[in-house]
Amino acid sequence: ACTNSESNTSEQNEENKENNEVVTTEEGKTVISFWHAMSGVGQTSLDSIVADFNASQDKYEVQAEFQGTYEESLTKLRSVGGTKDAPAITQVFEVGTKYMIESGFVEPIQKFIDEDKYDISQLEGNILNYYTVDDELYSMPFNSSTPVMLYNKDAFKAAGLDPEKAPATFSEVIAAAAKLKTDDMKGFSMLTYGWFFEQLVATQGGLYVNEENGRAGDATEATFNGEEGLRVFEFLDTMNKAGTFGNFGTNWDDIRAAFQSGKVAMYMDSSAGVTGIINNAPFEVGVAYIPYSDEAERKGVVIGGASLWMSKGIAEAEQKAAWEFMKYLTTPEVQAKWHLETGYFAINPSAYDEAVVKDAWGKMPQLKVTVDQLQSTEPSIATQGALISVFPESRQQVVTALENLYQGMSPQEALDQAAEGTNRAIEIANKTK
Ligand SMILES: O=P(O)(O)OC[C@H](O)CO
Repeated sequence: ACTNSESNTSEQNEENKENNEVVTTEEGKTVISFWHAMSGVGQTSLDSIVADFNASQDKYEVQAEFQGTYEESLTKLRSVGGTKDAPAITQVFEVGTKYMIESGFVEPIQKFIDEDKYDISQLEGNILNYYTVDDELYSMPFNSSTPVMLYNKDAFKAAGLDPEKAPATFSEVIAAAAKLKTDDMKGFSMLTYGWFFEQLVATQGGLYVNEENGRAGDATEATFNGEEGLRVFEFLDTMNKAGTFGNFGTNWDDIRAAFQSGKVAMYMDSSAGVTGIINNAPFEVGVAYIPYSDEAERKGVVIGGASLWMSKGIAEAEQKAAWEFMKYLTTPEVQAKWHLETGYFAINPSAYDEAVVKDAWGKMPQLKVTVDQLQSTEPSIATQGALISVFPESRQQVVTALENLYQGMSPQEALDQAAEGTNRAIEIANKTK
């Protein structure tokens, strides 16, 4: 073992790792692992931020390690969490929040905020809301996104629609989709992924589960098969039956390729996909708020993306390194770079005042729409998002329900099956607690 200020040989480092002691570089920097699930532009941007952090000081060395998708990365963490093989920092998608809190292998970030008297109020309130449970912030927000609706402005013009005015309500989207449909192009599409369904329910003020969306206590029952969820399924069903809905499956790359190649005129994507799409589409891209039911008022969106979790039971020096890195990530300069390169929000809104952001928004005003939608969200139980330990399993249930719907099952039946499946998963999880 060696102290922070001394350097280790590689043999010593191997031994230290075995003994759960601090690993250092030849220069004596404390080395920590950071598991993440960023690929594509997200990974490129993250790697460069990590390199900048490592070069900016001489005490800590962060090693960023890609672990696959959010689901794959969480599965890997489940097998090493709480052991010496666990990374100091893990990026976990928002729906893993309750699981992580209950896992017993993380240290709440609130501890470091309090000890360091870190001014958390500088970060975006609507983002903190999601990760704050019982007045404690458990993880450090990092890559926050929400869904938006993207549309092909050229196709709008060709169909006689106003490209500067995106449809806002379900009935407006249904009508526009009918006008936009051609032999080669569908009107509207949505990735077969639970996240988009969750958002279309929440924007109407609908809750996903009982117990105040799982925030007042452990949820025992799904509520997403109520009237708000039904309206979403009916909205999709109407277009599917009219032949104006394009089903491009469960893969993000497929639906993005379909939009970019003119196979569909409107679709929902993550705000984190916006920059890449705008830069690559051979037509003008419009970005709009997600649609909402004609029978409800628009309440806004729920934070998506992921946050950073600190491991428990690792050396103090490693936690210190992880905390310093997390703070570095929240600075306006880093957040400005991250926002512009990826389309994720700046968790520190001061980043939006940076000259580079103002300049980029001038050239790509669509990026600002994503931020406006988040900042105009009304804080509520619905838009705070649900907490359930079995959320990833529930998402799978919703995927099956969407697939069944597109195959002709009735909206209510498809939804009820997903709710029952979710209830069973919740029951098992609550029993084994
Ligand atoms: O693709 P992202 O990072 O915007 O995340 C979307 C969802 O929130 C993941 O659960």
